[in-house]
Amino acid sequence: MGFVVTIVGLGVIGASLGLALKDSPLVEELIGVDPQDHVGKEAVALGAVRRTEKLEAGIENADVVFLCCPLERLEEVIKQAAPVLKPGAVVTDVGSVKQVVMEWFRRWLPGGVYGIGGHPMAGSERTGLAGADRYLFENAVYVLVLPPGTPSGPFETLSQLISCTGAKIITMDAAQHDRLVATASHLPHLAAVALVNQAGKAPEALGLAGGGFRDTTRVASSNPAMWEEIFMFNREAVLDQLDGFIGELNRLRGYIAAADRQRLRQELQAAQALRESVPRGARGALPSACEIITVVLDRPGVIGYLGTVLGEGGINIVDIEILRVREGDGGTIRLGVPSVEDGEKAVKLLRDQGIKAWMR
Ligand SMILES: NC(=O)C1=CN([C@@H]2O[C@H](COP(=O)(O)OP(=O)(O)OC[C@H]3O[C@@H](n4cnc5c(N)ncnc54)[C@H](O)[C@@H]3O)[C@@H](O)[C@H]2O)C=CC1
Ligand SMILES: O=C(O)C(=O)Cc1ccc(O)cc1
Repeated sequence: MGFVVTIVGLGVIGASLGLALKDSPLVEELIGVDPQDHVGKEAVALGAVRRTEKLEAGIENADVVFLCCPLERLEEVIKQAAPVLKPGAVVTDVGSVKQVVMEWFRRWLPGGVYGIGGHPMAGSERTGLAGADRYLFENAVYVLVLPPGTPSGPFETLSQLISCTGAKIITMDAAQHDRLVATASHLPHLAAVALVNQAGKAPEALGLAGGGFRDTTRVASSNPAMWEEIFMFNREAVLDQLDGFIGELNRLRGYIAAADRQRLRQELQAAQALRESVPRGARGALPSACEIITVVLDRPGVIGYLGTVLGEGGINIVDIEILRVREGDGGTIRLGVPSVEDGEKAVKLLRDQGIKAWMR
């Protein structure tokens, strides 16, 4: 017998979870809840959930409930769900901030119902069901926050389900989570917003924006409502990070104003070395696979062709990223493969086909 799983909120994250879980033998029933009727219908049509229900009917028999609504709605959903949940049920959320959610769980959930905080470190610039992706969590870090005294059973159940999505689970406490995401996710988002708005003061500059601008500002296209909530629910840690960042900018400004080339160069070199030490070839904090860079012609089907060449040679591509595209000319693609031996073999296979390739 598998678990009855209910997903509350069928947007990008909820529907992606549903798509990733739907074929798991661990899942006996997959129920969706969303206040927007059309969203529920579309989620069923997409196969993200098998049926939809109102909140109470949807969760009363659930073994595991994933709360995937906006943070702003979460406390009222927890309050409404609390009296209906069956003893032993596991309730988890996907919110980008954890201290406040753990406090809501503590305050509202009855004894015998286990509230475990969750945060998949993967997302999308898109909003709603249209952004759902069955592979969104593949290889992504998924943080779980366990209240003190949580028995192993609920944690095991939740971990088993999350593992079906291909995500890698790590646990930490809520305060540490909020500090770390302020650094790794929330501050970078603000920096992207500031960069775009600064460039917007000279719109003709946007016409010159190349890969660097796109790389550093991609996330500024994300859902403003969601990010506004995140900044409000993680104010303290975000302010702390902003202060540090403003300090960094001011220091750089000082070196440039004083034409202090030596100190400026030291800063640039320190950043280069640190950036290079961040594992690539994997999402988040996971170990790096071996990386290959290939330069290919800009023509339809070229990525499929790379896949075929390597696939026929028995090489599994575990990660792929388009680094640069020069329209009408060509593109640079990064491929992750499982080992150095695979990398050496892949480079040879590609070169045999006349494709430029090297290991990075
Ligand atoms: N989008 C992203 O990149 C990521 C988002 N998250 C977190 O996931 C949560 C959801 O984000 P998205 O899926 O992007 O949002 P979304 O806007 O795509 O979807 C939210 C869904 O929740 C539904 N909803 C609203 N009020 C509800 C209620 N009272 N009960 C049930 N459903 C309700 C909406 O109708 C909508 O379908 C947020 O808390 C966010 O912090 C976490 C990681 C990444
Ligand atoms: O698009 C990206 O790269 C993201 O970083 C998405 C994201 C947004 C919010 C989160 O809480 C976690 C991940």
